[in-house]
Amino acid sequence: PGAKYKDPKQPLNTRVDDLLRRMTLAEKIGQMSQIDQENATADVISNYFIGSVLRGGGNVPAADAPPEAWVKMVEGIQRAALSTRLGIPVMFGIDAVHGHGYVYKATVFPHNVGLGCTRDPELAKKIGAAVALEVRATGIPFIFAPCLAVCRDPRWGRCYESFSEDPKLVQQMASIISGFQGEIPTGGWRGAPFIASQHNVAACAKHYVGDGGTASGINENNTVATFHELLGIHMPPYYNAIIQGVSTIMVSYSSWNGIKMHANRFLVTDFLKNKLRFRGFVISDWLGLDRITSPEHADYPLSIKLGILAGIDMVMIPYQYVEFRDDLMTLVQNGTIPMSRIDDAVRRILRVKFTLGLFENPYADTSLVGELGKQEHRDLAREAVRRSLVLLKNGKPGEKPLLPLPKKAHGGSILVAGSHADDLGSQCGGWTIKWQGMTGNNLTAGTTILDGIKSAVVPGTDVVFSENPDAGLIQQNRGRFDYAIVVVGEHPYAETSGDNLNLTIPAPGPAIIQNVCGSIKCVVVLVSGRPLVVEPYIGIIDALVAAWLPGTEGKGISDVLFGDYGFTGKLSRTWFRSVDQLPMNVGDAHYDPLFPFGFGLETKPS
Ligand SMILES: OC[C@@H]1[C@@H](O)[C@H](O)[C@@H](O)c2nc(CNc3ccccc3)cn21
Repeated sequence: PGAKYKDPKQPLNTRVDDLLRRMTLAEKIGQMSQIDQENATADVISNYFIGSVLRGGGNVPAADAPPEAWVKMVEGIQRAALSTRLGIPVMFGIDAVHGHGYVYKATVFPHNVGLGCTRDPELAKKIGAAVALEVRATGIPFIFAPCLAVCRDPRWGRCYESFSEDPKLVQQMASIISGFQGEIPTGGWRGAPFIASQHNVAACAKHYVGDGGTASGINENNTVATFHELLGIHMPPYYNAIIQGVSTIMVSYSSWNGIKMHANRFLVTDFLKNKLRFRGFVISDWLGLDRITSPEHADYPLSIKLGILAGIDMVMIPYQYVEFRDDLMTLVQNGTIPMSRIDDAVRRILRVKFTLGLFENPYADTSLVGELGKQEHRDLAREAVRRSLVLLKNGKPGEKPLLPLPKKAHGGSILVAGSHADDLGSQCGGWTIKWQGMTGNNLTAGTTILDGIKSAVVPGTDVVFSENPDAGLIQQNRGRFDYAIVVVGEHPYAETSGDNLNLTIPAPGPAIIQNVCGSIKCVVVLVSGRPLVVEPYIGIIDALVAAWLPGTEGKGISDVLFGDYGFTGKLSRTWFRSVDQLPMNVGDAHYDPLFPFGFGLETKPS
């Protein structure tokens, strides 16, 4: 009869143990190696027994590639892995952090800061399930999502990846995992990885732990906190992730009280694996081991020793796989790292691969290609956009509300102004097509906010778009416009490039607000990854909407501006008055926000 590990009727642990005992040290180290797709040739995959490949920086498989091209690329990598002696399938991972953002024509959902404003775990679950289908459409079974950061300082470049500053709200939205992986049956699986079907993917709760608590929001920096504060603020979402059977957990670049998380055995092994009984695998971040030392990669053998002994199971190397293999081989052979640690890592990795069904289904289900960017998913994203919007002001004191806007301008025209009214890339933000995101309208399929406005007004209503209207022109034509919609905000960024200490609205946003709102009744729609400085302008603004980073379905914004749906969103984050107050979070002793956590005006559908 065939080897037990190949028999799906065998119990999971029997398969894991049977396979593990057959493996050489080189094959075990291979399973612990994740490399970037750019260096994942068939020879490298098979000669180094690579266990996982990720899509990193490069343009893969080509610009504007259709799902079939992704399927073909992943298939080639898988075929190489299955050609090895033991035929252990490879696990391809990608950052589908707000939909399958890297893939041309995928549905791009609002980033997590906006989803947090819906406060709806069921919506999060539906989104997770839709994203899983779009990821599977490209033949990929593993995503580096959700980010469960509790962002405590909006100066952090990754704050938009965090559902909220409040751990309870992040815990609620962590239900997205049950969408990604499928709903875990009650009573089973204590802490073990769970994936329901081939329409689901292995998720990754990240970045463990305290990534959102660094000093001044400096990315990859130091989170100073007592163990009690760490457990009270940053740890709770991981309880929810583990209960849902999250398959993997990614370690944070950041440090806790000066100790690098990637070298923290107490938190990764003693607490996460032994106390919380997490039984999936722990993965490093990109060059995470290298960054244990400064400068990075200064002492790779030391980095590997500290990271692997801390409890990291899979290493996102992502290029120096030869050095990694050689150094780790030496560390095991000279007894620095016990084989029991290696076996624990490989057991966890194999447990996820067997649970994913990779041995039975190593290749894509090509019947799913139509799931990518499916209208049903776009409709779901549009609903999420509507419910993520937060109405912060609606009419000046003593004046009647400006929103919902009339769809017919009474003989006049409507002015739409601002850099973000007609910029699909900026409304999607980072992690879209490119790591850092892109500006402009030809990056993928979607509708801009301006598209939405034009389709919402009654035919014959004159919509005038001026990206950066001249003050004089406004003055001359002020009587012509019934009202103006000013759409300004941040341009796309990701990680450290988003770190920002002043949080002002990027130019020429403030000037556009002053020019337009000083003369015409205006609603300002802010497209940003976080609260920005608005207090200096709030007086001349008639209505103010926080739209966050809504993604490809821009009609979700016009749906609510024009009253097809009411505003229901509530702030997932405190809106500060001035950056001098930061960090300032709900529950703090000194709490003097412009708009408090949970704030949001409501309107009725018209
Ligand atoms: O993209 C893989 C990981 C991602 O899952 C982590 O959340 C994030 O911290 C992270 N940073 C990098 C480093 N920068 C980078 C991102 C994309 C392509 C190439 C390099 C890679 N990754």
